[in-house]
Amino acid sequence: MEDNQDKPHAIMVPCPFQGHIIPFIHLAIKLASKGYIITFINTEKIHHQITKSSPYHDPKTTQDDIFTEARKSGLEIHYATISDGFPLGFDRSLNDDQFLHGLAHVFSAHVDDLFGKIVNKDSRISCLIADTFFGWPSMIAKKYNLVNVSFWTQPALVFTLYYHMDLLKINGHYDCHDNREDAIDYIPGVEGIEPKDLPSYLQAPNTTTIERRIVHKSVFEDVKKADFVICNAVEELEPKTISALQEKQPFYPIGPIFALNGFTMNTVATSLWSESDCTDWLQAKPHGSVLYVSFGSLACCSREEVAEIAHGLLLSEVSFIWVLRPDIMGSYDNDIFPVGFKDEIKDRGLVVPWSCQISVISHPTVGGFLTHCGWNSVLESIWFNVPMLCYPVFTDQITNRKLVVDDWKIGLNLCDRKPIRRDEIAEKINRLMSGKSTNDLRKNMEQIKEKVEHAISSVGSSEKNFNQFIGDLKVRIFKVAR
Ligand SMILES: O=c1ccn([C@@H]2O[C@H](COP(=O)(O)OP(=O)(O)O[C@H]3O[C@H](CO)[C@@H](O)[C@H](O)[C@H]3O)[C@@H](O)[C@H]2O)c(=O)[nH]1
Repeated sequence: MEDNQDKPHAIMVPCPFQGHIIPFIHLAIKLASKGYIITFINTEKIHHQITKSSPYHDPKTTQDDIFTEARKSGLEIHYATISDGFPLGFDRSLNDDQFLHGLAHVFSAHVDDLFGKIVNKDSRISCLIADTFFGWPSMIAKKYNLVNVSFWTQPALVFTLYYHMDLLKINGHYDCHDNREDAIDYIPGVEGIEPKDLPSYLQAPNTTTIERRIVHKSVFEDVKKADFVICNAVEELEPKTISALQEKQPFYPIGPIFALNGFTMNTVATSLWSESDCTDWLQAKPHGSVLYVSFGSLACCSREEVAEIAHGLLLSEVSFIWVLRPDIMGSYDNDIFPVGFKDEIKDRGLVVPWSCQISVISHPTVGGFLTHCGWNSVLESIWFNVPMLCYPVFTDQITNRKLVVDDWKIGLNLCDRKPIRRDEIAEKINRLMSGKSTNDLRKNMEQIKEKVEHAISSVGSSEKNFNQFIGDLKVRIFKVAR
């Protein structure tokens, strides 16, 4: 039997955002169930927010952390917290530029400090699994003699576009002010992509974009120094892109990494906000009749967009659950809906600040998802066979839309022209929820789902890639330790 001394021990550090923490937690559980010892690091703010929102957390027991129950079932997952450089009361959502600046330039000093305490105390720690969005992993891995694994939480297509920023630059598609429309056909493994489908940070700049583009540039210089890259993507869905990346670096598509069994969902808290229970409301609706509307944890909409969507939902006459975060407009504004909206929707619509998305979209009464195309939402929608109406806002969401609508044909665009208009929204909602379009989308969805299901089966590509990754990692750890 494997002695505890021989077990590989990895430290995992996710970016402190909901869409990154969720796949990191599922990856930690998966690695621990394959015999890894994990030390999982959350920022103090994230720890505070998750435990405050969690129905599992007992505020009387201060020793509790999100993995307490997982440990009881035999998984060896330790937990530590770290400052992100800002006080707990600082509003990271409303001051996102300042927060991102701090993360890019100050956070690494806190990481260094913590690693100094943890790694120097436990010589068995041999590996770092950090979010690709950090710019410091190669420096920390070198300093503490750790194998450097980068975890990418978006599709391979988005990874390769950032990875090849130099090619975009040479060809004039990077920082491009002149609204080029010619297809980008020189990225290895990418057949052709229009400039409008690049992640927002690679498109023509506004002031916020410039800073974020610089961050992405340094991040992608750093990831080239990683020993391994693992990605929450599926080989069969992006085969050419992935095999071209594998020629550059050890790159393992192991997705989708999410709660497929009740274990993680019921024992490990992952939500940053309290989840409203929508089950009773859903229960009373006919099969496939409800549209779920959510823009994830970061995307913001203007007052006009919220108003048009509200009117579009009214006009569509479809039942809906709308997750509307209190900070959705980039401020906390109580007066968010058009006059009379709540009276008019009555029991036809349910508006909540946050939900358990997996429980909602897996419910048989849900028949469509109006989504911002966050990558986790796309994967979850595929898994539960829910066709999408796509309204990408920023970052990878723009490119994810192309995969969903143009390549896989499992979703529709919400509006083909901006700004969005209520009558067009209502028409698209009806097209998604009933009629010929929905049958075509569902047929395509079944084929995509089949590929994903096979990928994570015991003989599928994601499972094989995962096992290959942990085998290669062990060899590397052994080499580094000698
Ligand atoms: O009411 C809700 C809304 C969302 N979720 C969950 O929260 C996650 C949201 O992730 P995602 O759909 O990827 O959206 P974001 O939170 O916006 O994720 C960020 O991180 C993703 C991964 O890097 C990127 O793809 C996105 O563009 C980026 O905004 C998903 O697992 C959802 O199931 C809930 O549980 N309840």
